[in-house]
Amino acid sequence: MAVSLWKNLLQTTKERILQQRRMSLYNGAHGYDEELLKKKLQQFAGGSINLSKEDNGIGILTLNNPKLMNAFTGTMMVELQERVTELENWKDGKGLIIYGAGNTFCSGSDLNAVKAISNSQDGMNMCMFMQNTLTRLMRLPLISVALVQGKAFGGGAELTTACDFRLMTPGSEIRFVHKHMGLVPGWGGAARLVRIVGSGAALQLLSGAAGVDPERALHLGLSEETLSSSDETGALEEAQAWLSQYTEGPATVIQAVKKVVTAGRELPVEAALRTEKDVFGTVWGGPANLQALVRRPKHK
Ligand SMILES: CCC(=O)SCCNC(=O)CCNC(=O)[C@H](O)C(C)(C)COP(=O)(O)OP(=O)(O)OC[C@H]1O[C@@H](n2cnc3c(N)ncnc32)[C@H](O)[C@@H]1OP(=O)(O)O
Repeated sequence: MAVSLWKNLLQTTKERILQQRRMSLYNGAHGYDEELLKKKLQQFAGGSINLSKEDNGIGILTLNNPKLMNAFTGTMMVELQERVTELENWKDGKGLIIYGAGNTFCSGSDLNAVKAISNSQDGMNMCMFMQNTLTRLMRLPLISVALVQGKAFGGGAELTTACDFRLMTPGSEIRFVHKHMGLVPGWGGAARLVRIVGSGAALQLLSGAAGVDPERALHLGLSEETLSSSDETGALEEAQAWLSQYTEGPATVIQAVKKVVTAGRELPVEAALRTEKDVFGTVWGGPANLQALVRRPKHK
């Protein structure tokens, strides 16, 4: 009886948290028609977003359009949304690494598509689509890392800010080039950057549009670490090793950790505390907790 009650409570809480995460920022009430926009995005085809879910609970998401420095075509935007949905449903997932094929991260939105949809309404619709997707990416119950090799420009720089951490390879560069395109970030990059580096540094990075090398990124707190490898395989291995120190342990617990931190980061304190209580209820008396009580480990 008690076990079945606990299971029901666990299931309800899980469903509620999943539903909250799926809630999009924009919907019909904002004059936004997602299906219509997707049809438009499908007209700008090319590249792909590939996801490999490894046995160790780390997902590898590849931005794959190396001919255009991994610029985001319309179909890649739609595929990114599909991969995020897949990750939301990954019960065994614990971490995520996002990187670009061909040893460079991403040069932002595909300028060919941008030129073809340069009216304000299309721009805002694309912006709402990408904000919805990147907000869901940021809220995934997985610890996420942007592995920045080569260039992360424009929307590519914005994408890095939707990850929990950034790791950079020697010679790589993050650059918010928007000003030079007569733009400001629209994929949520400004709001997230302010929270990562503070408003003064964010203002400098956006108004100066200067490249940020690994050393400056470390100094600003934009990057966690500069990796030693520049080649794709070596950098990916290093990024996996770096991330593994935080993903060791049962998926339920790692996911719970990410959820309470997301709540603390995003919600007013009382709502964050209530979420923390709900998440706590999903792990208290759970398998990992009960096993630990039997083992009685000493944390020396
Ligand atoms: C959300 C809003 C935004 O994202 S606005 C920001 C859009 N992004 C940009 O303005 C970046 C433009 N690209 C560049 O500055 C350079 O291509 C960078 C990324 C520095 C790479 O330089 P480099 O290593 O010399 O390569 P390259 O210029 O020869 O590029 C190779 C081919 O890729 C293409 N490419 C590059 N970026 C994009 C892009 N964003 N959209 C469409 N195509 C892109 C280049 O045009 C070039 O193609 P091609 O070989 O000339 O046919």
